Amino acid sequence: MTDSGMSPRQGTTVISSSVLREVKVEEAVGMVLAHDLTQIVPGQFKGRLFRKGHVVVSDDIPKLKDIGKENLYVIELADTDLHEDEAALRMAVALGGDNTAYGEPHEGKVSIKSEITGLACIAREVVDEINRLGEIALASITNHRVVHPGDGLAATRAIPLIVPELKVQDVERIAGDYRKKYGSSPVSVRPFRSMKIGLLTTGSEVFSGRITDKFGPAVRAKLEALGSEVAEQKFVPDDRHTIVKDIHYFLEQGYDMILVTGGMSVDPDDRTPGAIAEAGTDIVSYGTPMLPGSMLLFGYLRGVPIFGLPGCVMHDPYTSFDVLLPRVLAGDTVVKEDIVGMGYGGLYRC
Ligand SMILES: Nc1nc2c(c(=O)[nH]1)N[C@H]1C(S)=C(S)[C@@H](COP(=O)(O)OP(=O)(O)OC[C@H]3O[C@@H](n4cnc5c(N)ncnc54)[C@H](O)[C@@H]3O)O[C@H]1N2
Ligand code: MOO
Repeated sequence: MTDSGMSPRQGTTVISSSVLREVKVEEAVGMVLAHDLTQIVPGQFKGRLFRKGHVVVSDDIPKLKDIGKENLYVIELADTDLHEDEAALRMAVALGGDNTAYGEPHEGKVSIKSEITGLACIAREVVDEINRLGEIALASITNHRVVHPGDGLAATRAIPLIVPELKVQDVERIAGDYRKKYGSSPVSVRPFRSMKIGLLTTGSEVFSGRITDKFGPAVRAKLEALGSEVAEQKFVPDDRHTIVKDIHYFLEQGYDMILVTGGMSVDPDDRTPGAIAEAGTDIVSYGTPMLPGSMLLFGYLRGVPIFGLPGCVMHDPYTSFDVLLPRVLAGDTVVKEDIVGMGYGGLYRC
């Protein structure tokens, strides 16, 4: 809190030059509430019982006593201060951007939500800088998550009931500087492109029909969930020359992305990484510090993103592929440092 002063008279607190006056509940009839009042009944209800600005009537008195209120605050706000709701709202307006919407202030909190299915872009440095300011708080989800309409991205909160406007101006400056530097807001969502994908399934046991293909359905489901599709699937045995030939065939078809499944590991029959390299791919990384999905390869072949997908993508709902695919669909160019950064927090299952 700013320089909270001593009470000039009983029941009155001066914050900067704002005044919070305490009034006994029984004497508050006709007065205007200074903030939302919350009721919590464990397991049944948590929410706003009275809204800021509500004019107290005599019927409210027992309800107020039920939630433990003997005294209420009435505010006389100084020009240099903001009420918690206005502070939280101004922060949300400053931070939100493309494809986001913000809700109504609620108990000094405003949520920023996604309006679309897409890639959440949350600037961690901005979140940290704002949380260093004190008296205000910003909680967000982590960067680069897949979000859907209505999913929460971040929420702003004023900690005390009255916040110096200077704090909120700091937030507006930090968000404005970020926007100038990067051309986007610190909290935004990027839509996915709808891509047509060439899927090359390796494995002599699948090619010969000894076993049924499980990669095709799994990969299709992951792509379709994000609005893209497999345009063509081909099957090849574990033969390097054939794999290279079909990668080039997919390139000629003009597909937006090429996926090669299986044969990514250490057996003599694992030909896929060598074939992807021989096809002329600039390999960003073979090996990804995440489990599951450590044997994944990612690169660009004449600008077309190409993945080598290891076995776990067939059966695991969340692998390194599920981290990198949304980045590619959102139009990001994936670089080595993106792969390096996946190790911290990247242990899910092994
Ligand atoms: N000594 C080591 N062993 C393994 C390592 C390692 O680094 N050192 N890595 C492990 C990881 S991680 C993975 S993932 C797996 C397998 O990776 P691969 O991509 O090489 O998978 P394959 O050997 O081609 O096949 C594994 C398994 O899955 C079946 N399969 C493959 N494709 C299909 C398909 N389209 N439909 C159905 N089933 C398929 C295949 O028949 C095998 O049974 O290696 C670990 N081991
Ligand atoms: O790369 Mo493996 O696919 O972790 O299980």
